[in-house]
Amino acid sequence: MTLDRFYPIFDHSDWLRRMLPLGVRLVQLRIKDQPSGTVRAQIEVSRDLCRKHGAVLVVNDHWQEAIALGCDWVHLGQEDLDSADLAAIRKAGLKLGVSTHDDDELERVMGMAPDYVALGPVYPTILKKMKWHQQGLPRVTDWKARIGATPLVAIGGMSVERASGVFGAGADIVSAVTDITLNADPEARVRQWIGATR
Ligand SMILES: Cc1ncc(COP(=O)(O)OP(=O)(O)O)c(N)n1
Ligand SMILES: Cc1nc(C(=O)O)sc1CCOP(=O)(O)O
Ligand SMILES: [Mg+2]
Repeated sequence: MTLDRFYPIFDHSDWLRRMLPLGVRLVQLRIKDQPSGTVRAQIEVSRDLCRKHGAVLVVNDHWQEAIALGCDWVHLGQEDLDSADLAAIRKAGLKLGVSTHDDDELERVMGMAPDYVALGPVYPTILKKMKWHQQGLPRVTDWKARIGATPLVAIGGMSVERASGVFGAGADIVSAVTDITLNADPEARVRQWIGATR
């Protein structure tokens, strides 16, 4: 299955309800600091919305809930991978996306046969504090050469205007958060993203 080249990330199913009808085909639910009941409910609603709209849902962090709720994809960062049961994830048939930021992290994840590799932050991000400031486009090219056929997701400070340069550098997929969620007209911005990436 080929993943869509536009990969927005949202922190609530209400965003998916708004954006999926516009044609989003790949989306991540990234919930932080919520009680377990809320997390489960949010995943369930998002799963059903994505099924209805024929979109791929990637559940960030909460791999046990993703398995229990019959989801298809999880995204795990390096710290998540320290405690995740990869065998259980694979046994349940879930696909796995992983975060990387440096050489050691890339070497670690390639041994896990991930279904995509994310590199970030390609540009500075305002979403969260990170040890890395910006990787830059040459790093995107280097990463793609090293991971070969595995899809490369570029994340961090992405915008519609930056997308073509990032694809040109070798990314297969571009992932964005605040370019959409902080936009004055998120629906219009998502339409621009879809126009720029299909
Ligand atoms: C597509 C994508 N890339 C990177 C991340 C970051 O994952 P992680 O390092 O685990 O950090 P949190 O998002 O969990 O704060 C991601 N979620 N998605
Ligand atoms: C969640 C996340 N992970 C990153 C990484 O580099 O692993 S950067 C990032 C935030 C992306 O948000 P925005 O598009 O608003 O910059
Ligand atoms: Mg994580």
